Amino acid sequence: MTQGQPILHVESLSKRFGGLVAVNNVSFQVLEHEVMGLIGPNGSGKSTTMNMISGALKPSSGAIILKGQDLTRKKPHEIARSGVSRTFQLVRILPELTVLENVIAGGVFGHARRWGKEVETFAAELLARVGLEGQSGKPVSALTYIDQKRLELARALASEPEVLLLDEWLAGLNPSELTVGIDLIASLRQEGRTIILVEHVMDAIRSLCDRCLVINSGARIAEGTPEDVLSDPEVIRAYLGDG
Ligand SMILES: Nc1ncnc2c1ncn2[C@@H]1O[C@H](COP(=O)(O)OP(=O)(O)OP(=O)(O)O)[C@@H](O)[C@H]1O
Repeated sequence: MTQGQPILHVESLSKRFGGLVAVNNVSFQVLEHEVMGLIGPNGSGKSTTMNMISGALKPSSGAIILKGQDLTRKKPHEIARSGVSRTFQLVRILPELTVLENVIAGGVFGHARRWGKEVETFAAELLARVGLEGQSGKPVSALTYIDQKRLELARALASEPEVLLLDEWLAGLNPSELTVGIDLIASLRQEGRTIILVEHVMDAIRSLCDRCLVINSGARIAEGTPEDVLSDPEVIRAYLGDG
C-alpha cells in the first residue's frame, strides 16, 4: 500500500537510568501505512524506546507526537486510547479471561471503544483474522505459545490502533511457526496498518520492513531500506562487535 503522511513524530527522545543513557537523542517519524523496523544489537535501547512510546516509561527528555497529540507525559491507558497499542516481548494476556474475552477487553479499553454485541462480533472476526477461529471459549492456558502470540496480536488490533508496536513478536517461534508468523505480519502490512517492529529475525526484517532505523548504544546510526542498512559497514560492526 502507498505510504501516507507522517503520523508519529519522535523528537530528540532520551532516557537515562542513573548514569546510563539508554536512549540518546533519537528522532524519527513513522509514515501512515508503513512498517518501520527499529533494529539494533542487544541492549541498544529498542525496548526502552518502545516503552516510552507506549507510556510504560517516562522519557527523560524529548517528545512523542501522534497525529498532533502530545503523548509524551501521558499514562499507558491514555496512550492506548489515543491510538497506540502494543504486544510485549513476553506475552501478557489476562489468564482469568477466555480467549474471546481477552480480545473484547482490547476493544472496550482501546482507541475505538466498542461495546456490547458489536465488540463481541468484532473480536470474533479478529480471532479468525489471526488464525484462532473456533478457540473463543477456551481458557488462555489451553493455548499453545504461538496461539498466545496470535491472541495478543488480536487484542492489540481490537483497539483499532493508529500505530501498532510489535516488540519481538516473532521471538521464541520454531522455524515453521516463524514462517506462519511472518506471513501474518505481512498480511497486516498488506492491509495498510502502521507498524513499528522491533525484531532480531533478519528474514523478517528483510521481508516485512519498508524502512529501518538502526540504533546502537542508544543512538541512531543508520536509516534506510532493510537492504541498505543491513549492508552498511557501521551497522554490521555494531551487530558483530568491534572484534
Ligand atoms: N529499568 C532499567 N533500569 C536500568 N537500566 C535499564 C532499564 N531498562 C533497560 N536498561 C538498560 O538500558 C539499555 C537499553 O536496554 P533495552 O532493553 O532498551 O535494549 P534492547 O535494544 O531492547 O535490547 P534487547 O534486544 O536485548 O531486548 C541496556 O543497557 C539496559 O541494561
